[in-house]
Amino acid sequence: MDLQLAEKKVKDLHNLLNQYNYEYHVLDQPSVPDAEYDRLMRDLIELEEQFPELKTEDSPTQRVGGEILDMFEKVEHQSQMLSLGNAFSEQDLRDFDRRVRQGAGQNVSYVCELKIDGLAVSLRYEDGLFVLGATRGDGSIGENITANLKTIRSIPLRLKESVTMEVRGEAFMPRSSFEKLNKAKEENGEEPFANPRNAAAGSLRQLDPRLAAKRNLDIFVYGIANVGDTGVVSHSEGLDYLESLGFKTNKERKRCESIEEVIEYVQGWTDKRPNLPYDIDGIVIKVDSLETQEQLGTTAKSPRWAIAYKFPAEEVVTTLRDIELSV
Ligand SMILES: CC(C)(C)c1nc(N2CCN(c3ncccn3)CC2)c2cc(C(N)=O)c(N)nc2n1
Repeated sequence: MDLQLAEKKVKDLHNLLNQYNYEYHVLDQPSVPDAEYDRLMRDLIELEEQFPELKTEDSPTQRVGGEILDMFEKVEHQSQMLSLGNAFSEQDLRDFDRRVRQGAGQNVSYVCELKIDGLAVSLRYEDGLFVLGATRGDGSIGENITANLKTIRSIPLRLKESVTMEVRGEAFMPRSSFEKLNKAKEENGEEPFANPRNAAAGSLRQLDPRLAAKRNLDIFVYGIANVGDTGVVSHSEGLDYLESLGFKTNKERKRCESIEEVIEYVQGWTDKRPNLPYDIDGIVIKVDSLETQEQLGTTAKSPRWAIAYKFPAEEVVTTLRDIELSV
């Protein structure tokens, strides 16, 4: 086969493998059996071995890097990753709503999002290419964990448009993966992780990307750092835009026209939490209009236009029998 034909075949394989990966890991609706995906992947690996000049860093074969790092570099976020103020009761939510409406001088709409209990990360794309992934760190300086984040299949290595942007999201470990991992750890006499958040953090802190790749991590993106550059006018439109680029967002989000609707949403999810395949520790409530977000601004640490409602910590009901058994 000559180079020109090989180039065309490589391009076709990239497109097919990226589409199938998107259907499986982002839409959760695969259109071909795994065997077909694996066959195409083997074809691409072979072509890249035959024509090394055709192996690019955004190739589907490059998700799991080879080299083991000896440490993580520090990286500065383009814009600070803010914290979130907390609400612990309905009254706290009504107080938040009153402050927001006073600051805005009008009624506002909100977007409610499940607060995924993982760890916040930042993903930088240049001309559509995933170039840098970092932990939140202290909000300004994080750690470069690009190699580990590339192993998360729902993170696109190349976007559907060649845009330059910084995206924020929560990386997490699904509960089923957490249980499987802890079972394996216990069988090896290793200390199990206390919860999926620690397991996700521990996995993203692996210096060998091949270990991170085995931990079946996932991500939901929840914001665009430089959202002003994109032309969207609301947070919900921003999330739709991220979906159109190929990102995975959490589909349980809901636009609420009033704090009453927000309170209903929060109450609804308080009981439904155990049915989710991942842990959540609350609900994040955000003013939808970007103009109003701008008007309300931020304190030194967190936005005035968002708040995190935290679920009461699950009281662990220890029956007398458990105590007897534990002594
Ligand atoms: C962009 C804003 C600030 C509004 C924002 N900030 C968030 N977080 C900040 C505090 N974070 C944090 N993490 C560690 C230490 C201190 N703060 C963890 C992320 C969000 C987290 C989630 C989620 N988990 O599902 C979400 N759907 N939306 C968020 N939105």
